Amino acid sequence: MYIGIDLGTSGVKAILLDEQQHILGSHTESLTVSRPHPLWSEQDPEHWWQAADRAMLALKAKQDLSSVRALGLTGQMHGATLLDNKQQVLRPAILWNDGRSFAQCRTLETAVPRSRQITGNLMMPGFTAPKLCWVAEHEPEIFSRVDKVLLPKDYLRWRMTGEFATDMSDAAGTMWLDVGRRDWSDELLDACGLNRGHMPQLFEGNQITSTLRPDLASRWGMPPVPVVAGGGDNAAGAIGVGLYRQGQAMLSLGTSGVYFAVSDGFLSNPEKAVHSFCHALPNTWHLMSVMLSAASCLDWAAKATGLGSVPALLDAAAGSRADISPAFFLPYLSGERTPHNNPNATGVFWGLTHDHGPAELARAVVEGVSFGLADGMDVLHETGLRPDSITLIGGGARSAYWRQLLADISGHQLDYRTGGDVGPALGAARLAQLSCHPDTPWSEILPPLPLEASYRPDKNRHGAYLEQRRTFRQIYLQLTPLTDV
Ligand SMILES: Nc1ncnc2c1ncn2[C@@H]1O[C@H](COP(=O)(O)OP(=O)(O)O)[C@@H](O)[C@H]1O
Ligand SMILES: O=C(CO)[C@@H](O)[C@H](O)COP(=O)(O)O
Repeated sequence: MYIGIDLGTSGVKAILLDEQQHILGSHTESLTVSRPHPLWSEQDPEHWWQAADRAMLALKAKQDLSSVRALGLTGQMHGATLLDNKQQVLRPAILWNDGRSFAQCRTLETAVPRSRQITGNLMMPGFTAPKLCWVAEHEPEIFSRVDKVLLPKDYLRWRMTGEFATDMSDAAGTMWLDVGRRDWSDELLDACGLNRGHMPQLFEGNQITSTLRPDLASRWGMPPVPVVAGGGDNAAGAIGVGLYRQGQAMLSLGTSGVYFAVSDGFLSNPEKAVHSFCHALPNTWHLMSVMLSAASCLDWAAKATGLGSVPALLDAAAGSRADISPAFFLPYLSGERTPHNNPNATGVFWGLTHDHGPAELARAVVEGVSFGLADGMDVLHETGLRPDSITLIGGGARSAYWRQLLADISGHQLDYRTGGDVGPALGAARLAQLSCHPDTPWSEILPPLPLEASYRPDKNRHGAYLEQRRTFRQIYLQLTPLTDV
């Protein structure tokens, strides 16, 4: 059996997988995000650890874990977790959706003019390197004590094993990795006042980094098993649904919205804020477009409209009036990465009349998030990478109405697979299983999940939505001068 642990933004999930890949048990412990200032987003790493420990104890209470052979880790990407030389956490971790370091991004790109070639990416505030530059500028006393910089899941690894290690897919999201060469970039580290000594050791996602501490192994009722490198949550989510070959893609409808496409070489489109990262297996890469607030806009709107829950909001949207002019919603509740790279972008309702009630607002929100996702898909395709299949994953994909709407708006066929909502924890467990079977072909351990339904775009609705998407983009462009950037 194999364990996968996913340190998500909203909670830590632990799953138990058997050799035939049946999910025997799973448990999630919730986490909250602290937003002490506008644009800031932080969590206390100690809360991650306590939630992971509680999730493992809950799993042990439900299942016999004595036959576990390996454990894989995944989690929210880009978070800056700073330790001093006594391995004490120096400040709350600065998360992936924190927008405070926009100025430092510009400074870093000026200091390292080759940064886009080295990393394949535009420097964006969610990434780790500009956050360290912000700490150096605003909290110099803390910066002077930084001994190790860890990504969220690798902080859990350190607590579990005492080793400092990471995997290539998560390391790529720091902006200190030479993504084509799969090695740290001394040039980028130096520009941030850091060196390789501050970094964890690099591994491929299916490699073993270390062994579970014996005291934890007995606390969790399992042998002191190998801990596998794993991957950033999107790369692990892709491994979970069986995506590791060029041509395969997925659209993930979680807190963030991610369009992820596998490539067998290093490609990039930094100007449009497309992310170019290593995948979680050797010699594979991926591109992704990241929308900072996707399904989380639905949670917000369910409360704001009084409709109550996300399923109720989606039902209302499906039944909204079609005989009136549509209302528009810009879904930038926490700024945006792809395609705008604008931490100051905000949510907007536009085009309201007396005809619009909660159901029409609900529809505007679901359509607005879908327009944003379709924009992200288009700019990723500008790299020339054209996937031949796209799988829907994440909590939002539970809605059949939203699945069809996304097909109509994007103009692409979208596949829904059984088990796709398990998410990155499944990929982490599959990477753990791969580490125990080094001679088995990847295709045997990473089959695509069974297809449940395919959603084809309706030609007429797609045409009408193309028109509306032009208006959606115009609203953003016209309003941008009113924001700070
Ligand atoms: N029945 C449902 N239909 C559509 N969306 C849903 C449903 N239930 C939950 N969601 C959405 O799923 C999101 C959570 O998805 P998940 O993939 O678990 O997110 P994350 O891992 O990013 O925290 C919530 O923000 C919520 O809007
Ligand atoms: O920043 C990114 C990817 O670049 C996010 O995808 C985070 O990795 C976390 O997302 P959730 O899984 O919590 O939505």
